[in-house]
Amino acid sequence: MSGLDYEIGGRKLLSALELTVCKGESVAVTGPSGSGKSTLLSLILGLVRAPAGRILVAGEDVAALPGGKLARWRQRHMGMVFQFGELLPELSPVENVALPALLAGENRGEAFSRGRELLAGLGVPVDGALTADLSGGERQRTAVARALMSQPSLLLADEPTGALDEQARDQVADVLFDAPRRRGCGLLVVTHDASVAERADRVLRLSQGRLADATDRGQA
Ligand SMILES: Nc1ncnc2c1ncn2[C@@H]1O[C@H](COP(=O)(O)OP(=O)(O)OP(=O)(O)O)[C@@H](O)[C@H]1O
Repeated sequence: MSGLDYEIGGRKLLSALELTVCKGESVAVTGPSGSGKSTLLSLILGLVRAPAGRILVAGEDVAALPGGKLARWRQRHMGMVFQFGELLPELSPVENVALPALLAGENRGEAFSRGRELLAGLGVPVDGALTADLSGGERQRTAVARALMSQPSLLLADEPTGALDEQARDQVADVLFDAPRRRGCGLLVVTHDASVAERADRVLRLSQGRLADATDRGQA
């Protein structure tokens, strides 16, 4: 992205922001509460629109795409993991993972088979349990599997380990940071957790509208 400005309630939140996440690269964004980290992810997803700047994802400026095309581009090229997973508890993990593909018109058998494969690869029990019955860590790994279903170019995560204990946090971080290495996508993760941030290839700190390199400075 380049030259990204965003203002909310008369306050300049993001100012001429520049950021590139390459294929196969992981970038962590840290920074004070309220500095605009979640807003940055919303802008990349096209959920909110910036008045100025370009946000290139898989070669397309998502800031300029009209609604329908934007939704399809997002579905195809971006995966998102939220802090609390945002899964449907009454569905099975496989149903949760397959749902976006089914809504996009994909064949049911293929979507379920790919969903099962992804979940098994991320160590989530595939049969028997409803999503509500899973542990917090298993639920978040299910959310990662769902985000990976479309083989996105860019994987985004907002405090993906914020609600987990240490062991579950490490397991979720393992599968997240594996994604750029194994699947070649870019990973942009917003986190307050220094032990998660330090796994990234680069750590950036968002403060007063600007992103600054914080790698190896212990500023997470
Ligand atoms: N719809 C809105 N109307 C007014 N202010 C908003 C709105 N959405 C977000 N904000 C404000 O924008 C600022 C940035 O919010 P954001 O959630 O992006 O911060 P953050 O860095 O992710 O914070 P945290 O680390 O606490 O999650 C906050 O001060 C928030 O109150």
